Amino acid sequence: MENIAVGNYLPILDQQAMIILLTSTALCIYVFRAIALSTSAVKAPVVGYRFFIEPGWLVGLRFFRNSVTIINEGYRKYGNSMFKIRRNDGEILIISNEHVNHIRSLPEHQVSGLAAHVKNISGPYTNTTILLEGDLPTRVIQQRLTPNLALVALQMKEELDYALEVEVPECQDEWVSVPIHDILLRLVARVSARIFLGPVACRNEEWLSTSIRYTENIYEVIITLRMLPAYLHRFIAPLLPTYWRVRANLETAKRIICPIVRERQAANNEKSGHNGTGDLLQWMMDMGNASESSPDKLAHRQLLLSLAAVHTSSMSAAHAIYDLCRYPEFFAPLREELESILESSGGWAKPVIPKFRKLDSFLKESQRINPPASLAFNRIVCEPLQLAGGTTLPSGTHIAMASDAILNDPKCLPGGNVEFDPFRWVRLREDPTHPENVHRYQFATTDSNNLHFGHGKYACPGRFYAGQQIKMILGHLLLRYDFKYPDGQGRPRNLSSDENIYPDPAAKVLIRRRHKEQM
Ligand code: HEM
Repeated sequence: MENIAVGNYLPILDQQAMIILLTSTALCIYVFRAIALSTSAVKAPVVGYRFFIEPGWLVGLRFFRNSVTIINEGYRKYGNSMFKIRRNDGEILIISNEHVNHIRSLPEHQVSGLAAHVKNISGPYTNTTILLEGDLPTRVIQQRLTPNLALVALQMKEELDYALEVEVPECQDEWVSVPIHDILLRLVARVSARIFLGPVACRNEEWLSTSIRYTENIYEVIITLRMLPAYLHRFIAPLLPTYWRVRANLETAKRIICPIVRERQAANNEKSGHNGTGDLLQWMMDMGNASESSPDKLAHRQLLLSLAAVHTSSMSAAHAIYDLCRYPEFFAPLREELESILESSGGWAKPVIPKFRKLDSFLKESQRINPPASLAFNRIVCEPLQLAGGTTLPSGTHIAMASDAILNDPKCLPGGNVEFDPFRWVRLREDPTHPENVHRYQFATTDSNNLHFGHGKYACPGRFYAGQQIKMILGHLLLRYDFKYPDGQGRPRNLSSDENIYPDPAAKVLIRRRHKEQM
């Protein structure tokens, strides 16, 4: 089996030399660039000229404040109005979340989330502009996957049982040190592959490794390019090894997925019409129009779904485990909830996951403290947009909201206490004086303060599936294993690059099989 270095986002040796070269070039150009960028149609204070990568491997740049700090400070100073930050690929206008309810329902042709997403992932250089061609995955997730989550749970459980046997090392009666982030990544990739591609292809090791590596390769391209002004990207991108690896990943995906699509097309009505119990590939074949459902495009879409789904979910799960080891007093209440609900429901066979309210609350709080990014609700204004208060944003403006700072602002947080309080959300949901809260404040619920999945019509369509998957994986892990940090080790610091935030992929935790009967 190929050894997947999933933990290493950046330190790939053949890229180190390239990065050092690019860094020195970037530093020379940087001063001139900052001056050149000083024009803009919207007047607002600029709080950061450049986001810098923070992890320790770029020692020379560590004295710069990282972008997460810059954005959060900007919010504290100008959060009620607006401020700007400047990346080398352009300026982002951070606007108050009081505008979210106005903007969230505007159509894509007026204010585009996809265009912002493609910009953020350096679309032309990561071969991802196909995202602008239509929203087939979103339609399929909303109309087929989410309504069928209870049915899909059984398939997830089956694959997870297998994945746990394969991915978690033997640790009966002894503590074993494991890179839990990598294990979670493999578990999520396996379970996702089962739901996205079906029971046969999901065990294909080449697909699993491609679906993981693709995201890592894409982010290496993005991070490297963002060290340079946008006008250099077209010249530098083809020099990057990861630029070519992204393309190789796509070729691999086509080699694996196109024959499956053709085979299913040939079998035609036999295998289609899965309705409730199909896989995402089949649903995309059923729902896609002629231009969306060519085998090549479906293969590309599957890879992009992995980009949207695999690392995002495994990072959430890794943060939750790191937080649990930091606050071990919460293992017991979470396990009690899992055990009592599973016992009264007769195991995982029934749709039990929505009943795990404490686990849901823990995940939401863990995400509040360790969000996927310090910015959310990225949009590109495509037609001039007048905001309440009178400011008009011209076409082309990239806007976003300071999602991390907002959820750490006592004014925006119910109760106002910003300390880690994992059961705050379940208390709110079960408050008898506010029965309307029962469906609010869930992991997958968004509102104008909870923006880590976006909000409104174009919020992450996969968030309900993500919540189910993460809870199922964590539920199994908590019931089967004990976790702790090695003596003298605390919670690993999060890493950041530009606005993105990651759990430390290299951190180890100790695990040991529990003696209690597993469910
Ligand atoms: C914890 C895990 C996840 C997080 C934090 C997350 C976050 C996000 C965010 C912030 C957006 C942009 C929303 C906006 O435009 O305002 C998004 C879009 C999207 N997400 Fe998720 N997501 C997660 C898991 C998933 C999963 C599991 C799937 C698939 C089943 C998925 C599929 C998508 C899709 C299709 C989009 C639309 C844009 C695109 O095609 O990439 N996401 N997600």
